[in-house]
Amino acid sequence: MRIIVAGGDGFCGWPTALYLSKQGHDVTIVDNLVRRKYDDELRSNSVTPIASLEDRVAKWKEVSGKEIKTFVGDLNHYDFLSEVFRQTEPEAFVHFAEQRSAPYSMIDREHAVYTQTNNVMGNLNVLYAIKEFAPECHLIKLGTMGEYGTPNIDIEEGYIEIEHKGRKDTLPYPKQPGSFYHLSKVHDSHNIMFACKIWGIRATDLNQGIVYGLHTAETRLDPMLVNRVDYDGVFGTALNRFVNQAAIGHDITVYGSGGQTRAFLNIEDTVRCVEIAAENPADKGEFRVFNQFTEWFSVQDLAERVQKIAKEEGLDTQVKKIENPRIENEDHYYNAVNTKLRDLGLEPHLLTDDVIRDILRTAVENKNRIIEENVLPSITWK
Ligand SMILES: O=c1ccn([C@@H]2O[C@H](COP(=O)(O)OP(=O)(O)O[C@H]3O[C@H](CS(=O)(=O)O)[C@@H](O)[C@H](O)[C@H]3O)[C@@H](O)[C@H]2O)c(=O)[nH]1
Repeated sequence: MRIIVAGGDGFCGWPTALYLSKQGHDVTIVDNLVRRKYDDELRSNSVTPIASLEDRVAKWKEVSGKEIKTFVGDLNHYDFLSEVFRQTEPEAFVHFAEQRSAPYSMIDREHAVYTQTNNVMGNLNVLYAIKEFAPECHLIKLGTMGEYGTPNIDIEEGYIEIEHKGRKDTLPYPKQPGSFYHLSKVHDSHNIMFACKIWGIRATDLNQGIVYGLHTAETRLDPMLVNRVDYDGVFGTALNRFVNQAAIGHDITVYGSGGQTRAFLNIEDTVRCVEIAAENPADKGEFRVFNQFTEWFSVQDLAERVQKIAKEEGLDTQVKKIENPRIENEDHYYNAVNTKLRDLGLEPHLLTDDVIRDILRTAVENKNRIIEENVLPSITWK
């Protein structure tokens, strides 16, 4: 299958591009390399030293014999995107190419406007490009579990049947996102649903939880293929961030009470879920939603698990509750459905002690790269 992976230079996109290429798909990466520029802006870095996109794909060709084509440019430039579609004639378009940090979107007005413009308009351009150049192309869009927020009822997969004043309907599940970033994904979902309805586009919204880990079988093949790992207060996410804090003996920072519960998955499952979606395309005009996670944990439980493994590895680290820089529920109900990907064949890689140990060992190997002043949160929601 001819597959475009937009955002193929990033944390989820790079291993996905490699995995799909290994499976024999004809993969093209589209990326404007902006994730590397956010590092410059924030004076931060990946814990692992990552090669340039050019070197990465050259190395992939050397070790696998497979070619991944690249286009460096922005989805917001429609002429560029049109040319990509003309040249590649994609059968699937995997869309990771959005600003994905909630704290980054909350820095100030400029960053909120940038996040929503970049994400919402970029996605709208993709919808128009599919309509104009590849109407059969299946859009596989990365949404987020954060679109739902933390309602006091079970979270369904995209839709909920509602009975109201004696009448029944199946409606989009209510959205209560917690940042301007998460809101951008809600706006995307609405735009995609509408485009499916009016133009007959086929789309799958993958409402992904928090991704942990870094290595996949493909990124392990050579140091030049290594994936990026984020730890700072802006792009680092729960678990990977906690492990890297532990690697340098920093306190593990639990925000508020730590009762916040989130859905998680291993990066090895991210790549497989995208493959499953690609192999089982949505019907024409169908807007399908999959909840893409395998387990859920409270932030406090995760912090304690990381602390325990760190101790076994000889690292002394404390779990510290600090004032929550975000505005969010800290003690809430959480029960989310995730059967659709399982039904299509996903076999989860669950969070074992060995998985935490593996992330920790990579962090320890590279701990000299961790910039300590970036570890604490610096952005508040107020
Ligand atoms: O040091 C920390 C960092 C985070 N948290 C807490 O951990 C939870 C998750 O925060 P996060 O930074 O790990 O994840 P989040 O901001 O939700 O965003 C990440 O996870 C989302 C999936 S989800 O959480 O919405 O399901 C993706 O959409 C985003 O792209 C990705 O950056 C929050 O309650 C946060 O307050 C801590 O307690 N301590």
